[in-house]
Order: sequence, then C-alpha cells, then structure tokens
Amino acid sequence: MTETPIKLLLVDDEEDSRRSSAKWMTRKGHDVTDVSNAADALSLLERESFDVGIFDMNMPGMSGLELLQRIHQDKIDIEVIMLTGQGTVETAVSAMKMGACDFLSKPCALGDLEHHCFRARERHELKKENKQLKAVISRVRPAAKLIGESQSLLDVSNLIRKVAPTTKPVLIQGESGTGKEVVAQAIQQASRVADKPFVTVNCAALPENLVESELFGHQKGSFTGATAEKPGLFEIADGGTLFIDEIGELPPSLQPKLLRVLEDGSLRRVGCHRQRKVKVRIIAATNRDLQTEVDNGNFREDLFYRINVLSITLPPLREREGDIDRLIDHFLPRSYHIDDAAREALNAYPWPGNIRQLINVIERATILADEFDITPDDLPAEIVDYGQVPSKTTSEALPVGTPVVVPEPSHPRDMLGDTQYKLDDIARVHVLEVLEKEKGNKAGAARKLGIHRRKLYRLLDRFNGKADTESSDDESACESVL
Ligand SMILES: Nc1ncnc2c1ncn2[C@@H]1O[C@H](COP(=O)(O)OP(=O)(O)OP(=O)(O)O)[C@@H](O)[C@H]1O
Repeated sequence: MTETPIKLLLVDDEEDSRRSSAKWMTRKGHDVTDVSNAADALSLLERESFDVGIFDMNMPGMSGLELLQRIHQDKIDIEVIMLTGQGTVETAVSAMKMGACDFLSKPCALGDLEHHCFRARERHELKKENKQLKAVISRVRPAAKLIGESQSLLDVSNLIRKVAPTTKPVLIQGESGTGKEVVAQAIQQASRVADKPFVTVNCAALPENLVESELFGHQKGSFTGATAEKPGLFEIADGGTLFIDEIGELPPSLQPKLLRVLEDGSLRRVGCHRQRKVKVRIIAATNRDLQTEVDNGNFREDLFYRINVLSITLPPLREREGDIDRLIDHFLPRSYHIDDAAREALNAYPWPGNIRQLINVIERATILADEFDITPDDLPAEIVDYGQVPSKTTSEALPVGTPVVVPEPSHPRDMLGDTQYKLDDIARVHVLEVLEKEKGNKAGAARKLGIHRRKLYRLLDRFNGKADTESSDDESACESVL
C-alpha cells in the first residue's frame, strides 16, 4: 500500500460481515477497530479520533442513522459511510442529509469498500485543511525578509539554514524587537513543512485563563463562555509549525501539558477525555533568560531541555555592525532623503527597542519631514541628544571641577572649524542672524535659509526651548528668540 493507512471504525451487528471486512482492511495495512453496536462506537469516539467510520444502517438499539445524528450533534470529526442490506433511495438521501459522505449496499466488494474509504479519508483531510487555512489566514502576517549583513546576522542566517530542515524544536532568544518572529518565519519557510500552516501564539498577550483553551482547545460547556467546541492552536497547526512567542510567560500549570505534546504529540482539549495526536513543529521565542527562569523555579527544567534542543540567539541591533544603515535604506521610502547628521544620530543611538523601534522612528520622521528631507529635527530628542558631549565643558582633558566657559560667538563664521561647538549651536546662531537681517520676517528668513516656514518655526521652538521648554507651532512661541 502506497497511501498512508486509514484509521477506520467499523460498526455492524452482523458479526461475519464485520469481521471479514475488518480482517481484509487490516491486511491491507489500515488501522481498524470494529464494534458490534452504536453505544460502544460512541464511547470509543469520545476517547479516540478516526478518519472514517463505516456504519451499518440497521442495528438493534441505536441505529446507524441515529449514531450518525449523534456524531453530527456532538461535532465529532469523522467521515461516515453508511452501509445497508436494503438500500432505498429515501434512506440514502436521509443519510446524506445527516452528513454521511457515502452510501453503500451490502454485500459490498471489499476492494470497492477500500476505494470508498480512501475517498472519504480524502474528504476528511480536505475539510481539515480548509479549517486550518481559515484559521491560519487570519493569523499569519506577511513574511519579512531579514535585512542586514553584519557578521552576527550572517551567523544567524547560517543557523537558520541548518536547523530549518529538521523537525526538532527551536528556541529563539533575544531582546524585544530583534526579529525573533521574523527568524521563526524564515525557519518555517525553509523547512519541509513550508506549505503547511504556520500558526503563532503569544503567551504574554493572552489572559492566563485562556492560554490553555487557546493552545489545546476546549469542549463545549467545559467552562463559562465555552458555548461551542473549539480546536486549539496545536490542532490547527497539525502537520505544520506552531510559533509560541514569549514562552517564558507560559503559566507553570500548563508547562506539563506542553511537555507532553512535545514528547509524544498527544493532547486533550479542556473538558474532554478524548486523547488526540498531533504532529507539530514547535518554534519558541523568549526575551527572558530562560535558564535564569529555570534556576528561579519559574520554568520547568525538563521543558527547557525539550525546547532548547536547537537554539538561536539574536544579537541586539547595537551589536550589528553596519546594519542600522542597511535597515534605514530598506525602510525609508525611496522618495525620502536622510541627511548625514540624522544618519549619524541614528547610528550612535543604542536602540533598546531594537529594529521595531528603528522602524517606528523612521516612520515618524517621514511624517514630520519637510518635503522629503529627513534631518535631526525630525528625530525624537532622546535620539538626537544621545551621546552629544556638551562640548568643552565636559572635556576629559580638564581636571574635575575646573570651571570652563565656552565663549558665546556672535557670528557662525567665528564658530566654523572650531570643534568645541555642536552643530545645533552653529545652526542657532546662523538662523537667528538670518532672521535678524530679514527684520523678523519669518517667511523671508525661511526662504533665505532654504527651508520650509514650518521648519523654521520648529527650529525656533527648539532653540527657544533651551531657555523656555514650552513648545508649540504657534508663531508667538517663536517671538521670544528674537
Ligand atoms: N532583520 C530584520 N530585517 C527586517 N525587518 C526586521 C528584522 N528584524 C526585525 N524586523 C522587523 O522588526 C519588527 C519586530 O520584529 P519581531 O516582531 O520579529 O521582533 P521580536 O524579537 O519577535 O519582538 P518581541 O520579542 O517584542 O515579540 C517587525 O516589524 C519585523 O518585521
């Protein structure tokens, strides 16, 4: 048999026909369970999952049709083929209406029976895939490319290539915003299950009481609010990849349940006794130091070893030599230009929020920029001010406590070439000088300076802020600089 075996449930009170069918299908390599009545079938279906059920229509006690009805009511996931000795069009129609996928008359050639079982299983798989896709479509984000050519990022890319083809769990560690989810997507895309679902869950974003049902699913009525049965993300990701973000936040009570799935793929929905099997590749991420969490008793050691088989540590952005410029060029729309001073400020900043923060700063700058030119004015003050040594006043050459006075120049010409002045100081003197020459006419001054009038207001606000922190777009706020 080249096809994968079918997990089959045969329900028929006629012992001879049931046994011979079961024997034949087992010989063909399928995984067959046979029972003689509907009640036994139901209790079995509560504990185990099957691909296909073959139900005899006429059985003493609960009939095949009633069994089908119960399956429909309880939303049990199985494709059913009805079998009958006295097949009529009416009975076939009512069985199909109740959700049977096929209807066969007895006696049925065993080869035909197997053929119909394959068709039913195919339908079962398609339905499952459809469900997975619907759930996954709302969850996936478009895959992002890993931008950067620093040695540390190249090392990460190498590791991704090596770990992707295995089925082992991967643990991705790194500060917030370093790209752990992007790396998880890259691993999935380079894996053997790239065409299968990629489902993500963030343990920190879910209320603690919902994490279990989100991950493992729940049975209808298992808790207040469980109005319908729901498969968990493990089931939705079956055959594919589950990305568990912020795994360090997984409540200790759920850690054994996760360990179990990692060990043998088995799980139970909340409020359900039936054990299910899934085949899911786990990629976990954390910005906590999981080893410390283990040492502090917050994270199970056995689970840590299970997920830490292959691990990737993402370096923070400040340690990726040259990547800031590459990321700026990638995320800054083509129509924009960034000047050297702004670029320098971005390169000097330590980026505690890493790439996510850099992207936000670039987006903000494109909104604030006059025309399409990004200057330090368009960056947040903490970035522009970061690392700016307040000129000679803090010169290392001077003994601590020595009072140093930087002379207040009257003209920017006097300041040029003198490295004790900050760019801002020169700009301030120059702007005020031009404004003075224009007799306070801001439109004229802006024209002379080659900048937009709004930008002049902002500059004046900023210069003014050195003495007066109040800032506004209002012209009157600028008057005090004059
Ligand atoms: N190397 C990279 N190239 C391009 N974009 C990147 C890169 N790394 C991260 N990003 C982008 O930065 C943002 C943050 O990345 P991501 O969500 O993967 O970070 P994270 O480490 O998972 O953060 P958190 O720990 O907060 O969940 C996303 O918009 C992502 O697309």
